[in-house]
Amino acid sequence: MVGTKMASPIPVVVFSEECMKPGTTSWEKASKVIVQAFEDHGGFIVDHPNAPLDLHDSVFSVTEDLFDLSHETKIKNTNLKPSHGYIGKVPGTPLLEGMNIDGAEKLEECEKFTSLMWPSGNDHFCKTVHDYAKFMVEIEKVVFRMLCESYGVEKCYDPYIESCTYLLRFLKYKKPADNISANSVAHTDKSFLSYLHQNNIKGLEVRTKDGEWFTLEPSASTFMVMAGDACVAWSNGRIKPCYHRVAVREESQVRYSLGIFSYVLGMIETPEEFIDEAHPQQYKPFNHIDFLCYYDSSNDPIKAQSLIKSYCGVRAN
Ligand SMILES: O=C(O)CCC(=O)C(=O)O
Ligand SMILES: [Fe+2]
Repeated sequence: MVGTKMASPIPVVVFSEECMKPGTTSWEKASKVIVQAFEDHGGFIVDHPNAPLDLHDSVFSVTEDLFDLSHETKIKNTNLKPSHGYIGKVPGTPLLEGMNIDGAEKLEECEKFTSLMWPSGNDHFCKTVHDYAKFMVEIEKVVFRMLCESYGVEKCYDPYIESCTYLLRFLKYKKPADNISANSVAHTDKSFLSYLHQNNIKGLEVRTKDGEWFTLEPSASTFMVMAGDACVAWSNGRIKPCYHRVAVREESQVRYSLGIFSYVLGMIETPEEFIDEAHPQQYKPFNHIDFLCYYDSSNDPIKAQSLIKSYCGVRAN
């Protein structure tokens, strides 16, 4: 069976057990759909029938506990990297609040975060968020392996996985009131790949290759996988950045979402396999975190639409 559903404009790939095993027919078929979806829309939807539903329920339940903490506690979530700590009262989106665990794939980072938020301990929170991050990292390994195999750059797989770190972001969009919006500006992510999961309130909208905004239906077993600016540069522009926004239209509802963002610690370089006469090199090697800092300090009014070209693009003569 082909593990894909094509009714949605953004392809939905069913990550069955077989599909996640390299070398199987389902793996090959899913790889083709995924690569095409990245090249067309900058991403695709995973439907994971075997995703542990109790993990989904518990991670959203502990997310609510986290946002219920006092403001004084939440602002202890600090980080020198931009958008890696507490996010609140952002001009334009005053109803949006975010918290971040940098390196959530590592148990010690989850423990550090937990003890900052709950000095007397909260093992349930720590275990839940760490299990969730580990689960998403396994998905990332499948997705990136499929990309590497499809493009004939298997050599990139190990160095990437070894140098990657994952930011786990918790987001809360408070109930929109009258003329105050809970919505985010349309943007591309600065990550390499991003994984977005929403609770039962929809809001995430993705721009398709035809320029239409597509609203994702929330469900416990599905999430959106998106290419960030770093992946676009790595692939020499073969992969498109996923342009997306959040529009919470259901009044009187609070929306929670979770994002996992992969970041490379170090340099990102376009493999030579992506470069030839028809596809001259478009991006110079760049440091991923330096790019994030450049983005953060930029005053470019259209920076949300991607600054990777102005950061490390090769200029045409
Ligand atoms: O809340 C969402 O679904 C999307 C969040 C997002 O786009 C981001 O944090 O970059
Ligand atoms: Fe985003």
